[in-house]
Amino acid sequence: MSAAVPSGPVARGRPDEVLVAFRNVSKSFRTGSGRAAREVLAVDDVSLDVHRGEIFGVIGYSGAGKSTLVRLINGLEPVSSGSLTVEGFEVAGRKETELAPVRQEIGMIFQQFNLFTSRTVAGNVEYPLKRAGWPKEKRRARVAELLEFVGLSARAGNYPEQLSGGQKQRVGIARALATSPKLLLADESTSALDPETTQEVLQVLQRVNRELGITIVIITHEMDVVRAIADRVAVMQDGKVVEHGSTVDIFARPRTETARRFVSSVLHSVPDEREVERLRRAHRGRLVIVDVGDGVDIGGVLSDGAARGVRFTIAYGGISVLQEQSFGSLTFELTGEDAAVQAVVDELSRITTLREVAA
Ligand SMILES: Nc1ncnc2c1ncn2[C@@H]1O[C@H](COP(=O)(O)OP(=O)(O)OP(=O)(O)O)[C@@H](O)[C@H]1O
Repeated sequence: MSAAVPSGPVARGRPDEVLVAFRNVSKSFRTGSGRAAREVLAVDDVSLDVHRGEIFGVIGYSGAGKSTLVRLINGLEPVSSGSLTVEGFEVAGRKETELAPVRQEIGMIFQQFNLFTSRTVAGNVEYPLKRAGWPKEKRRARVAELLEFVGLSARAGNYPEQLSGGQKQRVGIARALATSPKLLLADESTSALDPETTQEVLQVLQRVNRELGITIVIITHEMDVVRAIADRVAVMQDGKVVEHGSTVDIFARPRTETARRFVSSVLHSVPDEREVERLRRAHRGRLVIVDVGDGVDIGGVLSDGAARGVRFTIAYGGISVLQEQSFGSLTFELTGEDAAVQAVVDELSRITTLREVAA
């Protein structure tokens, strides 16, 4: 767990107001030609809602289809099949020229910032306003307001190469917000940054969401980013959304192996294979891993067990708090008379999820 990220937000977003709706959306690419031609199914039958006002995370390993999924939203990639609406506007099947109204409502930031190196900071932020035909005075005032918001007023006349990575991304954010979009797409927006700078950018994104009310879809391969700012999250694997739900739920009860791996990458409360081997060598009794959380009375079960001669040792574990709920897991070694230990295992299995570490 990193101390360098802000604590998770209180879940927001309005489930009754769907901003982006995916319905059985697929996207395939044709690669190669002749005999080498093949289809890559980058997004495979995805159905998902993004609610107005929330920060929605999309997490997955490289090649899972995250970027493609998000690029479908603003029509950077056309949908192959299914329905995709933004504020009720059907994006699927539209020509480039028909996408202008939806693109106006969407800003985007990128891993490599994509700034114009030959323009100043102010010039970069001003660019979309020029394209949108804003008069000069209005543009100047808007640029000043945006640079103030991202804390870069003093850097207006600098060129991107004179800025740190975090500052460049803040320019990217200011530019993406210039024409007041309703939705901000952030594609690996912190992946090129060190942990401290990541925190700085995540805090700006949180303010974009909370103070300006802008919905954010953030793609990442880092669970720390999800933990820090996402209200809800979708886990992608091989083009599919294998799991989605509130960030708290995914952390507390990951259902797929992929989600479990992401959660354990930041929580470290469940022993991995090597740690299990070490635990087996160090403990002769029965080893069980139990999920803990608010309202799960593990202590009561262990006290009852103690009355019947069952001893327990905490061999591994960790408990974290996210959005005011505690969760995590503990690995116990249970020793005592077989039937009494079995009674404790049965009772723990009744009140929570229990996995046994094979002998
Ligand atoms: N323009 C394209 N042409 C052909 N194949 C593509 C194209 N864009 C993406 N793909 C393929 O689609 C799959 C999903 O790629 P995508 O970039 O969406 O994944 P990702 O989860 O964002 O990965 P990364 O984090 O590495 O960017 C990959 O197999 C990729 O090679």
